[in-house]
Amino acid sequence: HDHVVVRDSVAQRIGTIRGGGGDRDGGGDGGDEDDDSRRIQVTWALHVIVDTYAPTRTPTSSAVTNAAPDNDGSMKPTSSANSKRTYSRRPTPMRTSSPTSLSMSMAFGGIGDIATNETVASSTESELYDVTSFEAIMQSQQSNITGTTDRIEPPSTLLLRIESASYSDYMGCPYFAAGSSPDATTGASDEHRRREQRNSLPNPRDVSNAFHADGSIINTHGASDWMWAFGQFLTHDLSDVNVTDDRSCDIPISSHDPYLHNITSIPMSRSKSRLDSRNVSQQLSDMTPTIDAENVYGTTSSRLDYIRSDDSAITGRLRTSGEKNLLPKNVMNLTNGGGDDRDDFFLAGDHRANQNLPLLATHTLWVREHNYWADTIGEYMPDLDGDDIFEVARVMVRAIMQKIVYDEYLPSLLGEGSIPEYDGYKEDANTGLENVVSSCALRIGHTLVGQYVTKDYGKGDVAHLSHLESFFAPDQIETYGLDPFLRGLATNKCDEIDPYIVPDLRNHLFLDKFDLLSLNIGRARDHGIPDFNTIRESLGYPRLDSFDDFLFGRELASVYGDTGQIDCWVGMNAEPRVEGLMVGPTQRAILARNFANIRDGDAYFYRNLLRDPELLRAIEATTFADVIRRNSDSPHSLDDIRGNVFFVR
Ligand code: HEM
Repeated sequence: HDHVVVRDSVAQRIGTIRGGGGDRDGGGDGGDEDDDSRRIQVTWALHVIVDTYAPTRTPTSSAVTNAAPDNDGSMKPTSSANSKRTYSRRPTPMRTSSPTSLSMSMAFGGIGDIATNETVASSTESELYDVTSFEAIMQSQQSNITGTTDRIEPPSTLLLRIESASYSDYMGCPYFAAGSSPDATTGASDEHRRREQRNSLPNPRDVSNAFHADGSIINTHGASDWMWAFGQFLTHDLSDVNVTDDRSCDIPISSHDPYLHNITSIPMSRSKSRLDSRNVSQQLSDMTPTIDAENVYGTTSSRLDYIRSDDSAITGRLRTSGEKNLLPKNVMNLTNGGGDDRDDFFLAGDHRANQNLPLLATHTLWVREHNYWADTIGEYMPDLDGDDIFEVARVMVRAIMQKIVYDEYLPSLLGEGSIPEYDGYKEDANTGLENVVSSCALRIGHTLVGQYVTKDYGKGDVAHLSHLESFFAPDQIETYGLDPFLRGLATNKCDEIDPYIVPDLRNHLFLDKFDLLSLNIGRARDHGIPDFNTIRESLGYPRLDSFDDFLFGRELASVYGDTGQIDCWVGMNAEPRVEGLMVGPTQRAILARNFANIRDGDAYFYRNLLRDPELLRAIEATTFADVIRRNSDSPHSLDDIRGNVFFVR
């Protein structure tokens, strides 16, 4: 009886959602029936994903395996009997002349067959949720979750400003060297004092030179290179601030510079921006500020069209190339870092993919992950067309990526509990990507990068590459495949968080022309980001008024006149750490605030979108190590990767 109630309420709900109501099994025109059938099959595909995937997991390998979402979305422990039950295999759907009714009774009836009375009650909720998630996925095809399918130009998203802007002239003119004089200021307010300080800011390259070192400090928390490599990949799903061609503000280099002798300035163009109603420049990003795998699928329809394989309308797959199952080559001359016309470079969703080998390997990994899901879904759901397979696979990729960010990456970087537990979608969340995050806090990765890139072939066979050998060097991946890079990122420790950046990035970046540390400082000033102490104070922490209050007080004092001048990026990385963590309180609070907001304000965050407990459980039991292991160059060749890849020990 319960089973019939479940099925009927689902049928009713489908009717309501579709604006019809009543007898969906028997009535309606053929078109509606086909539609329902397609929708139900996609729902079923999600169930099949769980069925095929869950039994391969070791139930004890993740704490969340034994937890189930409560109706309010919170997690609560379940008995082991229950978690076993959810791993039971269901019948594979069969083709039928009346697909709607059969699929429906199988999809929703199957549960009644194996559930106890007690679990049927919760199944009622769960089945209703199925339809909700299913509906959201189908809507995503129309209104398009990522906005990729019908977008011609990349999105132009304003970066969010929370702390007030601090430009030297309020109009977006950055200040780079003592001597150049921005607008005169009147009034003796705090703002006046702050501007006075900023008018005598040190040259970014001088600050950078105060933090020169030939070696680097290895991460004392045992963090692995994945801490930066995954972070950079994540960054490239969130932020892409382009520069204008016509407004340059190159950073002057002194003729006495100890390292850069052949150039007189570091090229830097102003970021694209727009004046707001108060005539303050606000910068723009070419990405949506949500974790939605734009780095895999791109931000425009033309890119996605090519990224999908020629047979994607049947298979739902993304395009790959060569026997090694790598990214496709950019034979269409689409926008690509390193040169649009370089058809030896790979093409990914994001144009920065070839910048370095760990990043390129990570992009390739996620395309394989998409195809893993597309193949799984296609195998079990031969009736689904490729577009549906593609959509469901994309939903899985997004969900797993979000899960890894919030359950593994951010807790590893910022400490457990830094970001509040998920409490459902919040319409009023401040969802933009914060300017201070894009131009400063998230660039934390620049200090994590170590001296070299590691190729680990396993069993102690390790080789190193300099970053100069790793920049725009896709041939390395073609020769060696992914395994040595993916393993090397997990077995090699990254650097400590401090204001130091390794020489390859500080003195030799891209043809010896750039200094990433100077660019971090210059970019934050370009964006009107206030000094470190102003940001720290805005979060409720007391100012650090003495250089001795910082971890690198001597170096800071050698270049800044006052602690009120310390640039955001430098200050955050020189701030004393939260006890037991690798980050200081300001960096932690800024990143936690923004990542909580972009999660809470994302209606498509997986825990809002997919409420089926079994599907959620499968996603939550997936670790980044699982993704790496199942997408290795050959079966089981990366099984030796440890469970938490963000730490070496
Ligand atoms: C070898 C490694 C890396 C290189 C060579 C590199 C290089 C660069 C360069 C050249 C820029 C533009 C600088 C500017 O003009 O403002 C940039 C921006 C940025 N980087 Fe990195 N980066 C690396 C790793 C990372 C990592 C590991 C992270 C984070 C974990 C990161 C986060 C960012 C962010 C957030 C931006 C601003 C992006 C935007 O909005 O356009 N980077 N990086």
